[in-house]
Amino acid sequence: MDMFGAGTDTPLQILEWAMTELLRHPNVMLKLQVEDMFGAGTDTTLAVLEWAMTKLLRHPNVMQKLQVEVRSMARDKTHITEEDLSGMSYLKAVIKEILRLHPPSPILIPRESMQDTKVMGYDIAIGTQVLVNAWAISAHPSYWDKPLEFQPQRFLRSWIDIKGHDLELVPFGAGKRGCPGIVFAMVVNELVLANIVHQFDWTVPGGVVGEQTLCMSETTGLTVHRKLPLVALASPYM
Ligand code: HEM
Repeated sequence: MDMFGAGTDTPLQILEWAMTELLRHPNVMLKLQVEDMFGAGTDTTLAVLEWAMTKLLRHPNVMQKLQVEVRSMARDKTHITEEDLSGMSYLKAVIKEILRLHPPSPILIPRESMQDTKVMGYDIAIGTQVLVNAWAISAHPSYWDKPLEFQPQRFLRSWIDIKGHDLELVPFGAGKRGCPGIVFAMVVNELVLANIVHQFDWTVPGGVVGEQTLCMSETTGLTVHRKLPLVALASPYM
């Protein structure tokens, strides 16, 4: 009992004092919030790009199709800018397919039910911690044809989007606590991927191609990365 009291009271007191001090020092609160935003925004974007390059190296036909689109839109420009992105529908489809198969946070941020409710026949009591498995939803055979296959073209003929309106695909969550960085994140993902596949041709050391090329083991954690670092060779295209 004593152990329980000591174990629960102390963190509560620390949190209480931390919040008190943060409310008394808005500059510190702001710094903390900015750092949080920085963390939420950089690690997730890195994961998307890492998985995107992995999949493209394992599927050279997709890489080639993407390079044809990006290079034809870029014409003789070295750098792709934000204005060039709107016509790149295959690029957008590739990124959506990556977010479907490798959502950076496969289990969304834990949330707490604010009232008694019922979801699909299950009673969820007020105060219940709820974990949404975004990966399980986006790889579910009831919603997706050949769900485990990397097929970016599925998004060329689908109305499903990643903005939280279509609950078959929620890599950014949904509702009022959904990711506020979604528009920024998508532009960064598209811009970086477009530029690296435009400016370089990519191979894996040893010249191996195909689905067995790269180890697909994952780390565990809030954001899921490749377990082994991605090593690829870049040859300048331009
Ligand atoms: C590919 C990139 C990103 C992915 C996949 C992603 C995904 C997510 C997810 C799943 C959540 C939780 C949503 C929920 O529980 O319903 C979240 C929350 C959040 N994200 Fe992102 N995010 C990304 C980029 C960014 C960027 C670029 C920023 C800021 C510039 C950002 C800032 C935040 C913040 C502040 C929250 C907490 C929102 C809240 O609790 O009200 N994220 N993000």
